[in-house]
Amino acid sequence: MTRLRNFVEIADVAMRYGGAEGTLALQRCTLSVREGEFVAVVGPSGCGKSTLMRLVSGLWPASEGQVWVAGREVSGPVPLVGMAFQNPTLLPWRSVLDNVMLPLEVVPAHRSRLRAERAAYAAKAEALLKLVGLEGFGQRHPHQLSGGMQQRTSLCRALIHEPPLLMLDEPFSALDVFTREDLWAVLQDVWLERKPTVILVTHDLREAVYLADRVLVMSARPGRIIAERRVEFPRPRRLEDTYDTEFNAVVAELRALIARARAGEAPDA
Ligand SMILES: Nc1ncnc2c1ncn2[C@@H]1O[C@H](COP(=O)(O)OP(=O)(O)OP(=O)(O)O)[C@@H](O)[C@H]1O
Repeated sequence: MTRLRNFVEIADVAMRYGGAEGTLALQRCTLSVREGEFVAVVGPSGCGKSTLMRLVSGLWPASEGQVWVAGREVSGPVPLVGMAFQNPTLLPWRSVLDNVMLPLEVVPAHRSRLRAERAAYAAKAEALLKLVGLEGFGQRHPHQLSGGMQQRTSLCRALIHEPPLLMLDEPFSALDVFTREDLWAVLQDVWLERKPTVILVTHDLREAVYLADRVLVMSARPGRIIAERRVEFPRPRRLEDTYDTEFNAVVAELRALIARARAGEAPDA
């Protein structure tokens, strides 16, 4: 069955871990994301944000409800997704370049061309490494990189196959503030250039407002979307914009929504 209205659609989803008596992570969770839209998801700790990401990526099946990506109901790992997480999870025995190229060996459309066009793909990986400030590090191994450099590598790995959907689960949260802000700018550039659909989970409201077209706020667990805030600041956004009064008013609004969600209040209560 196919249906293409939004690029991602989650309809009335529930997710319970560990059987009938287990943890109810999500309940009555509904959201949609348009093709090419950049959406950030924020909410109280443990409200089910990572669970939502797993369902959209097809890494876990929903207990109830439906998840659609690119017009198809998700029933297993979604191949057109690029993912990056808080923990970069690089393969320690592979060079930085070979880590970046890993998705090309996994995604069928690229796998068949990789052998013939390896040099071209390697050049593309090098170009991405340059974009994130890792020029010349392709032959190093992960243990020779700092945490921030590993996270940059993981971002390149998420982008190498030019996935139409990017799922980013707190990819910058373990980084120092300067590296984090550098990578916001890199991510914004990539998004402006290629316009993938992006879902970014973050605890950092400045990050959410700087990067997203729309910020979705989740309730406390069991998580569902309880509010959304459009962010209409012009692009490209600049880091200095994040200190503007208007920008900070949006951040404060989101902070208040999350505080109410943590206290178990609905936003319109
Ligand atoms: N594999 C699992 N098995 C059992 N329970 C799980 C599993 N993964 C998550 N949970 C539970 O589901 C709930 C939601 O977890 P999830 O990681 O999705 O929340 P989160 O919003 O991403 O959390 P955080 O803000 O701390 O990153 C939590 O209560 C968590 O303990």
